[in-house]
Amino acid sequence: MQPVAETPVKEELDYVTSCALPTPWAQFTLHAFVEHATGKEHLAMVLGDIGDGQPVLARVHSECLTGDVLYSQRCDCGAQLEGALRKVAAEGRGVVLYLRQEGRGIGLINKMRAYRLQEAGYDTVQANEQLGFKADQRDYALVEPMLKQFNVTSLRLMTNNPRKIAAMEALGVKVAERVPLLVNRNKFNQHYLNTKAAKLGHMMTPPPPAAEDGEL
Ligand SMILES: Nc1nc2c(ncn2[C@@H]2O[C@H](COP(=O)(O)OP(=O)(O)OP(=O)(O)O)[C@@H](O)[C@H]2O)c(=O)[nH]1
Ligand SMILES: [Zn+2]
Repeated sequence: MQPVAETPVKEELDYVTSCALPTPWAQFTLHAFVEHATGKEHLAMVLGDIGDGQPVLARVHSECLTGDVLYSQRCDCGAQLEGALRKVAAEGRGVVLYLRQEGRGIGLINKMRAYRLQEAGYDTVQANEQLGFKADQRDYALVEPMLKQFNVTSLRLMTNNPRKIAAMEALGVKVAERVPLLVNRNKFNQHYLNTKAAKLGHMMTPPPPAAEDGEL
């Protein structure tokens, strides 16, 4: 386990503690931060020596309880989280930040309301707007101080989202490389993934083939 000083890194959040976290793919170290404004617990799963100055394989994952925990097939979140952990494990080095901004920042209950609207014919963007939210309410400001805790300034970022890359660069976090993360296209999330590509700019064309077990 890497020694990490248990000291606050910036005003917006405190670094709190860490523990070993064995997963099916590797034994990560789980680090916890607490955001002052909300009390939310944001997490970093770290493997290997990421503070050596070289770009770090990384995922900046937004919480999706339904996809990450409850196996929902409405989105690709759970498969992306697993895919990212597998890739980090395969390289033996990297970090997965788990940010508690559920439902692109609108929360679980509102995401469920958005799903109901989607069942009535709205797409994922229209449903958010119908509820009075922007298509994407996320804020990545905590990423920079979280990475700073580990002396990480440059990422090989696993994402299909160009706005996430732009957000990192606006924070002063260098994205040395984009690593595509195309997983779990199924009959339930086809429309959702197509809308992400068409309206949110996700880099997912041409459509990836259905992922095989173990394929990332
Ligand atoms: N409001 C809303 N949020 C959703 C919906 N489906 C998934 N989410 C949330 O969207 C977030 C994941 O965002 P995505 O746009 O799928 O992916 P991304 O992280 O921006 O992009 P990638 O890095 O390529 O995965 C999580 O917080 C999910 O809870 C939906 O239909 N409505
Ligand atoms: Zn999801």
